[in-house]
Amino acid sequence: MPTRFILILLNGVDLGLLPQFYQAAIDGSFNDSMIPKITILVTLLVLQFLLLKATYRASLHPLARYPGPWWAALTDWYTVYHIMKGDRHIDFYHLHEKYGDIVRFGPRRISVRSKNPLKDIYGVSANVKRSQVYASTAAFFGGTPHSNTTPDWKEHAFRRRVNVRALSPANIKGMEEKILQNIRYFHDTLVDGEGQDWSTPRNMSELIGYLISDIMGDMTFSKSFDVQRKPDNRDVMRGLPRAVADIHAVGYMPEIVTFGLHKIFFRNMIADITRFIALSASTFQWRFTQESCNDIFSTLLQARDDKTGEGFSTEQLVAEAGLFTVAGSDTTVTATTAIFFYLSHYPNCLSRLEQEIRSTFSSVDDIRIGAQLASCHYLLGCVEETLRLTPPVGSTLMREVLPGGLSVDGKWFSRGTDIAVPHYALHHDERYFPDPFTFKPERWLSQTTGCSNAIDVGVAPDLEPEPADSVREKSASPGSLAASVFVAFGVGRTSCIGKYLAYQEVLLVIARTLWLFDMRLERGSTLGEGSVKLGPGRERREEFQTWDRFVSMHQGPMLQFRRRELLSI
Ligand code: HEM
Repeated sequence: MPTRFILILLNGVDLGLLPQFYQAAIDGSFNDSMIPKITILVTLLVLQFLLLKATYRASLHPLARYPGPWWAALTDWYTVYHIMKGDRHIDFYHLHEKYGDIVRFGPRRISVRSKNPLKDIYGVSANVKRSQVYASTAAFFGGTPHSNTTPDWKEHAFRRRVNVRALSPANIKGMEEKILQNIRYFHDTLVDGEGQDWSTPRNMSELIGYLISDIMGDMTFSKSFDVQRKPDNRDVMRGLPRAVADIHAVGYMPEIVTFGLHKIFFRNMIADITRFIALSASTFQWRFTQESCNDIFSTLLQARDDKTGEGFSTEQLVAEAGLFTVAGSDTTVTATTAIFFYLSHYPNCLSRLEQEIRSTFSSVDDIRIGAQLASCHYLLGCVEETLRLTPPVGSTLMREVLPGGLSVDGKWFSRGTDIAVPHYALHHDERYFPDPFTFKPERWLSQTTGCSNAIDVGVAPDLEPEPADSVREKSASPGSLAASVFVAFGVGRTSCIGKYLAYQEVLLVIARTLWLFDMRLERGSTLGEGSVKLGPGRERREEFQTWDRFVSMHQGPMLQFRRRELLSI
């Protein structure tokens, strides 16, 4: 009603002004004294346009029937605000608790929290493309899209088939030493001196960040980024997640790029990206001059698509190798750090895990990728439970509905709707995970066998090259409702192809660390914990706090280590 009133008012004023200008233009009496009136008229017209747009979005738009915050229906600045605040994951949780399973969180954006839509939205035959939100990533990283940003599904399927080869279990096993050598150095940094006494506290977010960056450098290019050893190299790696976060925000406000305003408002992002691109360029230059390296790069260079016999062009190669470094780093860092957090906050789980590791292996050198490591079911349960509680990509993977529309869980969405499932909110839905905020690794273990009930981590069957243009749909383990809504790695045709590698890295780091060291939380330290002071949704002490900006940012926990008395074991 007030909107209608304002519209009538505006019309009354500008209708009076328009004929005046029209007449002046015809009889040539237009002069400078009319400029203030023109300014008023233009302002009124702009206001009128904005009001009409807001009215349409709030009440006439096809998505207006879905509930959600009123200002989110008007503008995507709602999302930008939450990206900047770093609480998108929590916001989706609250929105769904308040409004139900389908929520409108943008003028043309819908979030659906339940099991059924996964296949409808992310399945191979879903009538969707990647949302426009992804375009900003390609734009900032030199314009060449990689497989995670290309809007063309055919191109994506080709690149994915080639990429999958580089990350096959056999390849990863062949590169195991590259992972282990970095973990050994990481272990040297955990203690002071010989390590008999408790070390000074270590900020695990930082140390794990350095470790995973070095592993990814070594595995992708046979060249460690050397961030563990050389503090000077850390700035570039610290800047990368910041840049990814800003790029994500910019994806929701493309007009900023259109008008070039990002150069003013996102100067740090541009500096961070420039430094990362310079580092990548020098790494590529160096790598092109090397022969016979055993790394992801050489597999990508040689790999041919089974279907077409095609390989990557140099541009595609550079884009894909860059994607591996970015996609494989922050996500794995969050997962590994979060496990340290949960184990240090749940002492019973820690001691059960220590027992499992010590009864499975007789020396640290036995802890390697393979059947024995995959038989540590409680360890696998801890990894899965961590990824459930703290999915490193905590909010949404947006998809845009194509012409012809899309049916999701019995509801029809028309062309242009952006739609997604919110990871953190789904992982905390009580229908699937009773007592959702408590760390319970046993929820992933079969009641009868004690075996891991959940995710395909051991043999990674869905990582094999696909016979068709597609990747197999996520299939839940029989009887496991929890596994069927586990979305930490995405689902369907763009799901993570680095899942097997990520699991092996995490398992090796945790198992080897617990084999070698005692570990405890620094007394009095709260870094990484929730607290009422951090605001709504962040009050739980035992929940690892992340700031969700597509990937996650975090600090802590502060842990102390000392070497175990190995002889007494
Ligand atoms: C715990 C660790 C990880 C998590 C939680 C994770 C999560 C994800 C998610 C949610 C996606 C879907 C993105 C989308 O649809 O837009 C994805 C895609 C991808 N991830 Fe991971 N990831 C992890 C580790 C890795 C590692 C170690 C690598 C490899 C080095 C990797 C490489 C990729 C690639 C190449 C894609 C794009 C797949 C495609 O579009 O076909 N990820 N990841």
